[in-house]
Amino acid sequence: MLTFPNAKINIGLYITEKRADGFHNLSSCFYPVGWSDALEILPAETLSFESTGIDIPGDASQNLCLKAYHLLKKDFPEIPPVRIHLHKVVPIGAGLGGGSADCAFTIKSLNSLFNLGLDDKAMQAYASQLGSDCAFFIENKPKYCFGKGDQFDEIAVSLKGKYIVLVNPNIHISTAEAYGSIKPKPANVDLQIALSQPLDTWKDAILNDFETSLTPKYPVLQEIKDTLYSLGAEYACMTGSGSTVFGIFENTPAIKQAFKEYMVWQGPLE
Ligand SMILES: C[C@@](CO)(OP(=O)(O)O)[C@H](O)COP(=O)(O)OP(=O)(O)OC[C@H]1O[C@@H](n2ccc(N)nc2=O)[C@H](O)[C@@H]1O
Ligand SMILES: Nc1ncnc2c1ncn2[C@@H]1O[C@H](COP(=O)(O)OP(=O)(O)O)[C@@H](O)[C@H]1O
Repeated sequence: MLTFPNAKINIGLYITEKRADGFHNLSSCFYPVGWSDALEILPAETLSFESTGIDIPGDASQNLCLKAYHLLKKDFPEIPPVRIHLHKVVPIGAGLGGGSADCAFTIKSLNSLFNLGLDDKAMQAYASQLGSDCAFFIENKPKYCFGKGDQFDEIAVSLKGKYIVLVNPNIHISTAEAYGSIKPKPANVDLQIALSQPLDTWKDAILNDFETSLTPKYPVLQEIKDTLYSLGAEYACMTGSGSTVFGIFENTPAIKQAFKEYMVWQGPLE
């Protein structure tokens, strides 16, 4: 089975408090975008994992695809060995949730391939054991997210017909490190209300707390954001714990010369 695990962006990200378990509660809108990996899972004689494309740091045995396989195999011993081939395209440590998407799509593929009968709720419960962002990619639809990022509400926001540009300045920011350098505080805006307002009101109203804390150390984040606005973005912001910055446009912008030295993806929003 071949699937294309896609990235997400955070539109607004408020880190509101530190929890007793060491994690943080947040308030955010998670929105799927088209930048995707390719993931093939086939029944095989023995279990194997290989990846091509962008190098994934760390040991292959720690890959979230394999972790997802082993987690399901514990409860469903009838799952046979599989061959997993991940072609990695989405930048890593980039605030795009690429590893989390691979994890969720592995769970969904195994569920379909081997008729495990898991509904979305059950798959979300497995996914959230492997990472705070993973459960979102089971439904993979725009959501208001809270808790650790693993609880969801419907949200009245649609960017269908708009156009997104994602710019990654090749800086790897560790999620744990980013959380470590932030001071949680209650959000000074009701994100669900702010997102229901017209797009041209978002610029000054909807923020990412990580952008505020990381920009002094990485001024390039502000430079990219300014360039996106100068190219006509209606809204621009860093996603997740960085380092990717996105711009939302009414129409396809001419960006070719602007970000020559960076990894860039652009396409329509669904
Ligand atoms: C910041 C966000 C926002 O969407 O996105 P990314 O930048 O990773 O894409 C997420 O909260 C990232 O979620 P995820 O990448 O799944 O994190 P996990 O693997 O669960 O945790 C990595 C580390 O981040 C910290 N962490 C993560 C989530 C959370 N709600 N509170 C935390 O404090 C913890 O130190 C944890 O050890
Ligand atoms: N399939 C995978 N793709 C990317 N990273 C993975 C994967 N499996 C495990 N990881 C680990 O997860 C970390 C970052 O995950 P990723 O989701 O790409 O970044 P972010 O949390 O910034 O969105 C990396 O340090 C990497 O070692």
